[in-house]
Amino acid sequence: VTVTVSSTASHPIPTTLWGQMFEDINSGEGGLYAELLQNRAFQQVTPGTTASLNAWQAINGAGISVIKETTPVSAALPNALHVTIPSGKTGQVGFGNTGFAGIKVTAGQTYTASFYYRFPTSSGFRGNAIVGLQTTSGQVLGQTTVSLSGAQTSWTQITVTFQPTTTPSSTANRFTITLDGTAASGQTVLAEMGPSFFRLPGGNNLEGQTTANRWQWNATVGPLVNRPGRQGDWGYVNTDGLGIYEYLTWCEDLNMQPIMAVWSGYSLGGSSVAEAQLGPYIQQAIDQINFVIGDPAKSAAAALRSSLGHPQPFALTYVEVGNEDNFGSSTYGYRWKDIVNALKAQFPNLHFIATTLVNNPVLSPVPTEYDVHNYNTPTWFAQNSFYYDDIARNGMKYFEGEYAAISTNSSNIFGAVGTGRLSYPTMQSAAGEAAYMTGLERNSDIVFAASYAPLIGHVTNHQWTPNLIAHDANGVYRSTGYYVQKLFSLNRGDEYLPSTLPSRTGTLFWSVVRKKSTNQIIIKVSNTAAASAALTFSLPFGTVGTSGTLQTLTGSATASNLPTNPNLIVPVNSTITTGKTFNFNAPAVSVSVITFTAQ
Ligand SMILES: [NH3+][C@H]1C[C@H](O)[C@@H](O)[C@@H]1CO
Repeated sequence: VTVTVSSTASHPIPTTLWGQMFEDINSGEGGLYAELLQNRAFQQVTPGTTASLNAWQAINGAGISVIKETTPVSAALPNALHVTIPSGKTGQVGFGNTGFAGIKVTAGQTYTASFYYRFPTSSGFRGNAIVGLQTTSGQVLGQTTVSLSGAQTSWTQITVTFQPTTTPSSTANRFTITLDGTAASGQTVLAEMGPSFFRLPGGNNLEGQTTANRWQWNATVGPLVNRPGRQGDWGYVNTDGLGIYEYLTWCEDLNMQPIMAVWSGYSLGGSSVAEAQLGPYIQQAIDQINFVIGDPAKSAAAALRSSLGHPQPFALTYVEVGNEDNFGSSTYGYRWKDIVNALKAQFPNLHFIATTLVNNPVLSPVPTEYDVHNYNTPTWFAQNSFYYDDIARNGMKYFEGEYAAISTNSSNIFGAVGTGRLSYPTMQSAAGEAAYMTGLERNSDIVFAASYAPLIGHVTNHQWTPNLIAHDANGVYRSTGYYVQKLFSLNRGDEYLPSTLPSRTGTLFWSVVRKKSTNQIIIKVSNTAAASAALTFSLPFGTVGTSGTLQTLTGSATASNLPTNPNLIVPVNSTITTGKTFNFNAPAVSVSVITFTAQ
């Protein structure tokens, strides 16, 4: 096929085009959130149940149980671990935590441990607790001692640091606190992608199964001891140690702008807050936004931000109202109207993104942006790369907030692995997504942002596959889909150059952009076919570089990068002969980026 490129740009490409969507689906807890211990504060568990001791285990015969404390360490943390050292015990006795399916231990790194303790009744015990990391078979990797006093009947916090001297080959390790059995017997002792935006905090995990279980920004800030946590939407307790302030400073550190959601009055159990009862939830949304951008002199929420060390507002342009409210579209009409009218009055410069189907229902005020989600087969993405070409240019802008090729079974997209659902992205799913992304780039006059979802998932402990990045205690595993996202994100242009359009029903797709600051032309090509494809590029520029760089991601269509072989399919860099007219042969099932100068 011959691709003739125009020298006149059709439109500028928004700097926000490629970004990341985040929600905690075993991606914060045990993932981005640096806490190594699972169930660290027995939050949201029922004392006395097996689940309440999730990840905790007794060592050498100690008696451990989770109790509802009579004098809790804080209102937010009502539960405590009750530890009894049976009489007559010798050797180290206590309890351990096995982390999130393991703990990676590296010699020489400094580990910080912190816990509160108290004795329920005063005792003459004076002794050392040994705090450290061991293999689950008991080999000590690193530890330190701290003295405990039986006279301490009110909660007191202990913080220690230590450096393991051994790096074990396995992550089957645990954090331990033990006492000398002889001294303590009979005592009871109560504890990187260049994304331009970051969507938070979800996704379903914003919504709650009920109004009471929704994500609430104010429950996720301040000292950990004051964060109650919540029953998340993915089957486990969120400690909320990774909270709104951590998300916002993360965005600042990575130079990403947040696309932040406020709760919209609908929960996944199907309940909607009645219009007459929306007031307090709207106020909570106003406070949430003030926490992010408000004036500390005028808003308590902004003053809270300032007190945490960030007096200046964070960058914020987009606020999403809910998530996938197409599931609650019968009540979104009034929920959107009342929430957006109130928020727009307080924050006239913000953009509010609607989350129902586009214009269904018709909303007032008319949204300026919609969040569109697409989960489908690799073929669907290739065959719908013109999804936005046919959409009216009427001022509406679109956020492709969640997209991923998740199954090869078009009649059961969300089915289980084994019925076509992918456990990990494949080369075929990545090429399909790349085809679709050339369409997002071509239509970036109305698509201002796009993000694959979900971003991260745990290798074994997951509720959704595939994920862009897999992780476990041993590390992170970059998928084929990750490399496509990275290839597009790191090879952005600032304007789109129209060219011969790919066939809508074909298997070969491309986009051409120009990076004005470096006079570079960047051509992205996705070949979703099982055979290589020949392209000839014809360029209208006076001078065109005779040599360019070629980055190619290719591999067997059904192959994935697995934790056991994480680098099976990675981008390969080479040079390519370019010029006013040049040829390129796109390998079967491949995604390529060709970069060269022209002016
Ligand atoms: N069900 C998907 C849609 C929802 O918004 C996300 O939380 C889920 C995984 O990305």
